[in-house]
Amino acid sequence: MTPSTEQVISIKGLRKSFGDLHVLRGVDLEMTRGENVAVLGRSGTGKSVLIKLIVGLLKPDAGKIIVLGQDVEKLQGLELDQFRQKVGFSFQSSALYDSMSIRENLEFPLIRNVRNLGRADIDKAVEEALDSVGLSQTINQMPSELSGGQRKRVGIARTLILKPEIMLYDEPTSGLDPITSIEINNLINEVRERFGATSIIITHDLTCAKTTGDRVAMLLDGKFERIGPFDEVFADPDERIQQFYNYKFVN
Ligand SMILES: Nc1ncnc2c1ncn2[C@@H]1O[C@H](COP(=O)(O)OP(=O)(O)OP(=O)(O)O)[C@@H](O)[C@H]1O
Repeated sequence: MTPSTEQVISIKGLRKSFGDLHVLRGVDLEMTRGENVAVLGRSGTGKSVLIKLIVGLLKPDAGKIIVLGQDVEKLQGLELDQFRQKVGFSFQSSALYDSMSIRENLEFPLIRNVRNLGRADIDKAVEEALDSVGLSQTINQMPSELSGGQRKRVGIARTLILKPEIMLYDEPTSGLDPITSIEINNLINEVRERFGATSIIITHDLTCAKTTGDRVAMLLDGKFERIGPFDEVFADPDERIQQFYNYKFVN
């Protein structure tokens, strides 16, 4: 795929505090169409807060977030609804409704967001989305009958069903074994190839960051202190970065 120069996300000087807790202290990020950026940072550094700001679930204290040419802070009502269809958010917990079958879970965002869809259109969209995550056979099952990895895939399918231009993945591999994690990483890359999606992948998992991110962004002390290709970022001798890289080996 030819790299695009079209800018789809532009974040400048973003700041967000909760009382005395200064979580984001000047975040900058520019992303072009089709790019994947993995955001790394320790627990509580504000990664989920950043995602919530990008989709307009939180308001910034200062700074600008322009997504798909729109100033997110100014969106409201119908415009905000339409914007959220273009920006898919795949939650950490995969957030499936336990009382609904897989088919019903996938239909839900379609029925809620897209008007005038007939039964045949809905069935086709559900089948395509499940097929794109390799889980067609689970269509009539309940979430409780699926493994953690399968539930994550269904969560991703449910986000994909609206064909978003931007995908935000919040810890897509958390709680999964290494092999299943690799399958999810591959799926994230496939989503980019097949749908041309621009993605932010929030993760603690270095393998996930390395395999899915064209660039990784290290969130340290409320800023992206380093953004670049994985190997370049981790070649930095900064102790905080090396600590993160080596954390697996610390007893
Ligand atoms: N609505 C809120 N009100 C008050 N504090 C909040 C709110 N949302 C987040 N915070 C605080 O902001 C900080 C950053 O939270 P966030 O969930 O973004 O961390 P994170 O980097 O995603 O962590 P993890 O990797 O553990 O998921 C935390 O200290 C959290 O308690």
